[in-house]
Amino acid sequence: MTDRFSAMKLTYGEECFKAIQESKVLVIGAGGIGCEVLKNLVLAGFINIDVVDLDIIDISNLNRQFLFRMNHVGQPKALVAKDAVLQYNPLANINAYHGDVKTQQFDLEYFKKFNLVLSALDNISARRHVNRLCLSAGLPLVESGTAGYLGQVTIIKKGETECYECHPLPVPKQFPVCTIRSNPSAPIHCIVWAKMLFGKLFGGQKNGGDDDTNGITDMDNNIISGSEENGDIVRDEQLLVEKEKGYKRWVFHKVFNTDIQILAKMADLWKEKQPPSPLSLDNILDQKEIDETSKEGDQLINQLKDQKLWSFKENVEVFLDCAEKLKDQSEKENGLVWDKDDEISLSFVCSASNIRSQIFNIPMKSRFDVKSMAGNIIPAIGTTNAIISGLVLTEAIKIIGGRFNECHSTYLMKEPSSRRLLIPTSLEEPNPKCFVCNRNFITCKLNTDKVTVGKFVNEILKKSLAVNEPILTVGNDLIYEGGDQDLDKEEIAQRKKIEEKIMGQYRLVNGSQVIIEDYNQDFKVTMNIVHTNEFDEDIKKKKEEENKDQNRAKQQDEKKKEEDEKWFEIIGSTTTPSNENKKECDATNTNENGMVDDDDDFEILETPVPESLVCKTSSTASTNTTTTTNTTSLKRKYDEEDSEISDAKKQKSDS
Ligand SMILES: Nc1ncnc2c1ncn2[C@@H]1O[C@H](COP(=O)(O)OP(=O)(O)OP(=O)(O)O)[C@@H](O)[C@H]1O
Ligand SMILES: [Zn+2]
Repeated sequence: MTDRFSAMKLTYGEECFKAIQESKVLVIGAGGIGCEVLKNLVLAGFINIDVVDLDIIDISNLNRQFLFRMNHVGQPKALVAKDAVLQYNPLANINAYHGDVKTQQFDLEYFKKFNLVLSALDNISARRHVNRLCLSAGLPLVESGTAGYLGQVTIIKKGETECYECHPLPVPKQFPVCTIRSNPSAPIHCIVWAKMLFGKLFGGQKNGGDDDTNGITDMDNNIISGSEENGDIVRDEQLLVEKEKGYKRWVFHKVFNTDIQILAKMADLWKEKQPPSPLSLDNILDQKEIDETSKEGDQLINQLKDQKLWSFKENVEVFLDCAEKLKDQSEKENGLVWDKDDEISLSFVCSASNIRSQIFNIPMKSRFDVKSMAGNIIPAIGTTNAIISGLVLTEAIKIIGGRFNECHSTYLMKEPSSRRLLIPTSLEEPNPKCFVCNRNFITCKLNTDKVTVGKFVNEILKKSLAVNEPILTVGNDLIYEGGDQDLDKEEIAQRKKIEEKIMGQYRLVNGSQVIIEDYNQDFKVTMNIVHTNEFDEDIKKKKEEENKDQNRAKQQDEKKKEEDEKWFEIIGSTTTPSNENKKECDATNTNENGMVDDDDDFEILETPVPESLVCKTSSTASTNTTTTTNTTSLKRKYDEEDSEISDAKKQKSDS
């Protein structure tokens, strides 16, 4: 007798089908790939499925995340996806969770319930977390991702294959900080600057809650040049006048007048081009056209079609309106995260970048252009997701059917190579030097007389090593506890005090061996601390050189710049060796909050991903940026006859 799964049984055999029905599968991410994967699993006969996704459905998801409809916009992806796939097989037992896989709810015990994990994520940080949990639980993990026409599926299994962190992860495409802050020459530089401004003004606690990065505090300062010591302070009294008139005028004056005055004073920058001219808001508002277009911001935003280039005055008007609205929203929500799909946030970045472009004689851009450049959108292609998800299912069935030795990584190319679009490669062995899957020792070189415990924890352990809730032990003493879960107020206050201490004054001295653990990730690594002054020397030298020929006004930027210098090095980490990517002193990328962040998946590419290259990618990259770095030869072991393919490069990239 035939049933709906008879084809499956015929193809894979009764035994394999039984294993499929008995297996428990965890799908992480219900976006572009996740929707396809869920549908494939249910149609193939998988019954026991958990799905986790932290997001709600956005209108922009509907073109490819086909389980979702217009009436689902605003609802949690995981829950809607569950209901949708139940229609394919109402007998399936699906648990859907609207949550972040990095939280304690999805701990090692939770992972251990499954036979297989399928990751359909879109960011490195969550992927690293899932990688660690799967290694700890001994669970096979199918990693997948797409970027435009490119895609990849690979399998990770403890002790048998390389893990997600065995090799260096993408280093984001960066722009020199000085170009962004002082000397933009292309629209993209102004867009990156505008995103940074968004983060500074409205990021609040979501910017890390660090007062140092709070642009509003900075803005209280009306000194535009000089120093107290030298007694040559120049003040911009107008800034205080504007402050009296309200927030939006104050912000406008600070970023488009005071700051521009500072830049204009840097003679060296303007030897070969026209210096920027500070803007006067009153002059702009007095212009006739403003009266003609004096509509409320909301109306204006709605009426102007995305593709229309706003006039300069329209940009100013939109900027003022959005600044006010975003400030209110930020206060209510304790900080905002920049979201290209949020009308007001996008309009703010678009208008701010256009105003800056005008100041520096750079062409302005439409909101449509800004949206794609701010996210360097590689359109997500439903077909790519479908192909990759099909491969995810194929690999899943091999694993569940006990044919792990037949698994391989597969790359989807844009152009056929020897009439093939799909390039299978055999799985790589684990990297013996990997600090994650081989628990190799690592060494951290930094100035222990200068760096605080807080900076060490936040920048090195959390950002660079992706340890979410670090617990530090030296000898037998627990010296720092990262997570907030079990701590009371007093303990949290105590921790804050510890974070303010200099490392060297708190057991983290030259020669200390510190054990770093994250119970949630079941992660453990031993780190040797090595004190060095070498990075300070580098920084000092650079400063001396710069000071020789640059105006003193530029010194105001020094503190910020110092943060971008290389100040530590990790030896032995396979993924994030140091903040070395900032070696050229002045490179930056911004996160979705607009803040500088080097462990982030949201980067801006000046040029698109070379299409001839195969990607080790993230999940769908429709709206986010994709970056490419770190190309390593893709050794084609599976099929040796094609020399073209063996030259192909694989890239780890994320969107
Ligand atoms: N830490 C996490 N925990 C749970 N789900 C996550 C986590 N990080 C990302 N995701 C989910 O992974 C999915 C990735 O899918 P996809 O790349 O299609 O993203 P998207 O946000 O739907 O689309 P786009 O970014 O193109 O607008 C998203 O639905 C996202 O919510
Ligand atoms: Zn590894």
